[in-house]
Amino acid sequence: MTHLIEIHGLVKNFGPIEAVKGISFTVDRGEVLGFLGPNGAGKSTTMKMAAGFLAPSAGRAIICGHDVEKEPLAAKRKLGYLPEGAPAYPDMTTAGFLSFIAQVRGYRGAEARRRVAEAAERLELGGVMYQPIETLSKGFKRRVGLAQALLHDPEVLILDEPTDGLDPNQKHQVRELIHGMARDKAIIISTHILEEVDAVCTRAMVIAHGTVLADGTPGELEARSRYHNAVFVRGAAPFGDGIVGALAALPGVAAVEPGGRSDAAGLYVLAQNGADLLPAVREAMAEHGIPVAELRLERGRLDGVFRDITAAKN
Ligand SMILES: Nc1ncnc2c1ncn2[C@@H]1O[C@H](COP(=O)(O)OP(=O)(O)OP(=O)(O)O)[C@@H](O)[C@H]1O
Repeated sequence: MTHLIEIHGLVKNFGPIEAVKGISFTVDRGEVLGFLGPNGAGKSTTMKMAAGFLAPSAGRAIICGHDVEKEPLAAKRKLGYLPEGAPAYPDMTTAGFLSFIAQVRGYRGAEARRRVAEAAERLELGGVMYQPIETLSKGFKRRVGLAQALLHDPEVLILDEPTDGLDPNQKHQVRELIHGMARDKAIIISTHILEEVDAVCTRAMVIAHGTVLADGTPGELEARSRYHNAVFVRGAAPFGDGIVGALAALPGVAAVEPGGRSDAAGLYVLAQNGADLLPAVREAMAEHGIPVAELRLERGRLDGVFRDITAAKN
């Protein structure tokens, strides 16, 4: 199977700054790859090179079989790209800008009007069609940018922080939109929001200092968390020392630590190597005569994993 996106050894140096230090990966149809990383990690630079908007110092990006540098027109036909920040052409109205993009994409007449109307509807731009882009709120600017990227319904989408500046409802809508398109496209998004990775990405790549530090499904990344398969337990009566010791001594338990909100404090029973602790914790609570008010299994916490992975490199 050919990959819709192939990235081979991309490098970018800005003078003495090595922004991207040799990144390679592929993305297949149906995948939504999330780029995660601290500020300055090299995410935007990698996306620009992948989209053919910045020449790499070394390496190649191939979109649907077309090298973005050698066959830029063929590659760009297959590609929608949302750069960081606001769309260019601040003086244009939303309608003017999208019509211009439709022309650039080769659509004319009724077909161009249909494409603009469709993209505007998907991003709910109806109310701002005749407003200059520079006068729009940050969220609307972002959505105009997204409409521009989707207008020709490309197989590959590269979206640099698509939900940046959107309010919670709009974030949700844009995530749904991405999720809905994912089946027959290959999509890369960058984000600083870890819950977004869970919500829309089938795969996540942690980038720091211009290199890939982790690449896996959100579940695989969560499995690296010390809270993976931990059991959170809260008793209807206070915990005595006896139960804490008993929980800590259960086979497969790595540690027991206090947790939860102060008004609903409980214990985290951390698992060794993903051990299944739920039945044993329930039994220990019963043996000690403490009624259980809450008992749940933790999947793992991406924020801790992200911190561990990116801090290790510093
Ligand atoms: N045009 C440029 N000229 C010089 N340095 C640049 C240029 N573009 C990016 N850099 C540098 O390259 C590095 C990577 O930047 P990049 O914007 O790719 O990071 P990022 O991961 O997208 O960060 P953020 O999360 O803040 O958007 C940074 O050190 C940045 O200052």
